[in-house]
Amino acid sequence: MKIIDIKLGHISVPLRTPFKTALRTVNSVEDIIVRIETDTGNVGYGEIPPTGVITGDTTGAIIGAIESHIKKALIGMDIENIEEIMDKLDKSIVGNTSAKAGVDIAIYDLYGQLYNAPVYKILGGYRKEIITDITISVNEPEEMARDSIDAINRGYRTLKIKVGNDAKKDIERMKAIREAVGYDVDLRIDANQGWNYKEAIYTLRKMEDAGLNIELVEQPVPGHDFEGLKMVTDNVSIPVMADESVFSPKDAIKIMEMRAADYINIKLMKTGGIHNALKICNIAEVYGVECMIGCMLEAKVSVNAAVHLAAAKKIITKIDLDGPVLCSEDPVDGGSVFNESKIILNDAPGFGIKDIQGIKYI
Ligand SMILES: C[C@H](N)C(=O)N[C@H](CCC(=O)O)C(=O)O
Ligand SMILES: [Mg+2]
Repeated sequence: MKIIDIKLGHISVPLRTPFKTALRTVNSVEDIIVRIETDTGNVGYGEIPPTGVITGDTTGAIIGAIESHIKKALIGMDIENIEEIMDKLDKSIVGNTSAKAGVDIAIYDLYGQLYNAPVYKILGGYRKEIITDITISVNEPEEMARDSIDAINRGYRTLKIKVGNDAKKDIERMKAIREAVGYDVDLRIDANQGWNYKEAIYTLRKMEDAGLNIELVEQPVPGHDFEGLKMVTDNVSIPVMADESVFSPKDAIKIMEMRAADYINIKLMKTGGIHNALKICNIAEVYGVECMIGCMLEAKVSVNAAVHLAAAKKIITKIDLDGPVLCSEDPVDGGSVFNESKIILNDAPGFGIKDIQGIKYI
């Protein structure tokens, strides 16, 4: 099964409500679709969100990386040589993890088709069903409390609350939400790098003192500030998760060696796809550090690939794969079934994506 072409397209999917974090506000998913064609007629799909504020990857840069570098490196290669393909993909251009992830996902889709097996079974096949949290955007405390109740009415039992744009108000936000939802619901928070380490320690201790029972805090300080992250981890009881601090397997080793965080959030767009995400899973197993699998604002093609990884790996114990349920429609035929918090895998070969509506080829 040889790669004969890599085509790129664009999809646009409106969100149910604006998605707001300490870093950005977004109204729709505007992603690049990767379609890899082979000499056997098999097609593999990938998807790439341009999340410039986190990965540095813009739409133009993603297209340029694939058209001018990745395509040249991979055309003609045989899918059965996946190790060599991933080596060439890594070396085709520095950085550009999102472009690499979209191509990596399409390659794994084809790899599963080649061996007529779903990818999650090839990678480990640990479970067939996973439960995701849902994100509550950062807004005024009362609005966030209302959004949290709505999420619970939709069946979610774990909420990921966005904070980080105003430390004092963040405490009010969490008080309003906890008061509204009670104590049967798990609340995790994500500051998206919005605090410095002193603000983080102050704010998180206030939340502890108020008995808010926070499950974990994601990326309280800037991604590059490993020492600050460790200061927070050492000085609060709420467990700390590294997100923007960990892109590569090397980052993961550094964070784990330093004991700078309690958990790692793996996202395919940061790692450059499944092949590097698997390395982080292996490192995490060695260090005994549980992982979350997360996503950017993505539709079902790439999130479905993350679902397969989550289903394959025991070390992934926390799921934040809510991209598709934040969207107002699903352009994807096939793949896992997203029934609000419950995500059920199917056993179609590869990632099981049959078709994607509304692709505008570039
Ligand atoms: C969508 C997901 N639940 C999430 O919150 N991901 C963010 C980054 C998303 C983005 O800005 O596209 C995160 O975990 O930081
Ligand atoms: Mg995060």
